[in-house]
Amino acid sequence: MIDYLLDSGEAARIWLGKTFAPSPGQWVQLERFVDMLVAENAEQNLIAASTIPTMWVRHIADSAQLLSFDTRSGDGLWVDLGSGPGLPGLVVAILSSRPMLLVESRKRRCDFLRAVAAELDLAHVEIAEAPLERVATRPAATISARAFAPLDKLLDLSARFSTESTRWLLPKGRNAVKELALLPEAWQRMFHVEQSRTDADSQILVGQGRIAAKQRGKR
Ligand SMILES: C[S@@+](CC[C@H](N)C(=O)[O-])C[C@H]1O[C@@H](n2cnc3c(N)ncnc32)[C@H](O)[C@@H]1O
Repeated sequence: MIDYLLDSGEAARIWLGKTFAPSPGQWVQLERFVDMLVAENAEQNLIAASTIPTMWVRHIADSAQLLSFDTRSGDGLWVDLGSGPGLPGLVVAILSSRPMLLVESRKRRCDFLRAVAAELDLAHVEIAEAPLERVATRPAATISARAFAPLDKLLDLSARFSTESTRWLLPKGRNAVKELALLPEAWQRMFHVEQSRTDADSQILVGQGRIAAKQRGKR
């Protein structure tokens, strides 16, 4: 057992408190987001119903831990690919004032994202309702993607948003190392592997830099 694994809702809340010192208003926003997510999950399939009892570990802390790998403040754009119900994007947007672009192709999911952003007054959140392939290129300070696409496809699709200072935060479950090993070496060197705090078998690929199309295939 990893000693820092968050194994209960209470442990998750204590860790969130210690790590991000959320204001009372931010705690209210997190609680409200959880309530809205549970309610909306009865209308559309956003998260596995089996994960609702462990929501604070499986979804809230699991999303928030990404922010602990990029604590930069300021106005650098954070782009969350395939945001679904806002995981990790909306959790990060509650805990940080960084401008956040949520990219999600499905209209009903975007309706939910817009409803949460309006209800929680998250003015720094922008929602791109489109396939990523059709979203206008903008330099991203941070790119996150949870359960979005296989690593090589994810990097191919999002390379044009990256710059030398882009931080990549890619939770990849138990296949992180395997997926990384399949990349061209130049891309592999940009990443290291971090252990997830929410699942002993899951890892997060943390990277830095620009993915250049010309690196593809170079070994
Ligand atoms: C498995 S879900 C994961 C959602 C969320 N990140 C999470 O961890 O719960 C993948 C999401 O990516 C969206 N998606 C898939 N391909 C996409 C694309 N090319 N552009 C934008 N969104 C896409 C899907 O609609 C879906 O909501």
